Amino acid sequence: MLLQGQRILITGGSRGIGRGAAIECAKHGADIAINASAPSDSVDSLVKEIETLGRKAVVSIGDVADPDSATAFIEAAVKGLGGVDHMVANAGICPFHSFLDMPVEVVKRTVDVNLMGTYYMCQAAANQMVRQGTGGSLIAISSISALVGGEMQSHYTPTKAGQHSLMQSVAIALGKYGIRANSILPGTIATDINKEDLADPAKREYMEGRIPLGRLGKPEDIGKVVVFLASDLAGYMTGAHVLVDGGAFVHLQ
Ligand SMILES: NC(=O)C1=CN([C@@H]2O[C@H](COP(=O)(O)OP(=O)(O)OC[C@H]3O[C@@H](n4cnc5c(N)ncnc54)[C@H](OP(=O)(O)O)[C@@H]3O)[C@@H](O)[C@H]2O)C=CC1
Ligand SMILES: C[C@H](O)[C@@H]1OC(=O)[C@H](O)[C@@H]1O
Repeated sequence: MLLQGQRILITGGSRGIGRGAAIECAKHGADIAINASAPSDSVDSLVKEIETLGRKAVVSIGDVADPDSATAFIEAAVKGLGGVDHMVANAGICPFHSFLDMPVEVVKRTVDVNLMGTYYMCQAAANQMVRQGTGGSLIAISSISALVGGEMQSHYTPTKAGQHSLMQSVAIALGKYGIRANSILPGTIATDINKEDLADPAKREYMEGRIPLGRLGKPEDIGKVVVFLASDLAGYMTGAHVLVDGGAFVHLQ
């Protein structure tokens, strides 16, 4: 048990990587607060799964692009769990689109959800941690896309680089409070975000062929690294990024 009694907040926890992180953290003894954009059966089943593991679960519904959702999420966690020890800024979107005809509203929405959502959530969580005076950590789910481009992702990859940069700056700002800030850079993880893109067998085969470990990632592959970064095992890590991609990044030829 690496996270016994820790209170971990996860945005976009209903599905995919956020859900995987919630379950891995609960398995390690953490109580979990989940932000989701809307109520759903998926959120309800996650709450049951966390409670079956013997941990508390709190849900806060809100759009991460709205700064008020961050305040509401912290209030819900303080009320339901008694405080905040870690924030996992995970909620994100990637509406694949070509560059030359990218609609302005798609760019703005992607930046608002992925980057601004991370900013508001981490700022609100850090203020609560400072009030508590007990330290803590921030973990941004950035991406391998912080380091490389994507033809249909000109609006998305800058948000992932931005999250990574944000963690570097807040690591400096928050070190004096004992608050660490790190980012995880997942490679290709099979979730709803890329279901349609990877439905093309040729694309899927190409992506799998680029991964030395021979398979796409699973949400729990990232959840386990969230556990590590939140735990005391990573107590001297801040401003760092951890690439979790099965080796895809280094596989040039
Ligand atoms: N899958 C991959 O290959 C990779 C993913 N990532 C990053 O991981 C993160 C999670 O993605 P993944 O699990 O794959 O995708 P999913 O589409 O499976 O899940 C996305 C999650 O984000 C939530 N979400 C989206 N928009 C909002 C919003 N405005 N407010 C609150 N919640 C929101 C969704 O909630 P709801 O169900 O309520 O809509 C959902 O829980 C993203 O930041 C993504 O960029 C990074 C690298 C690779
Ligand atoms: C959604 C994509 O499949 C996925 O998102 C990322 O951040 C990865 O780099 C992949 O492109």
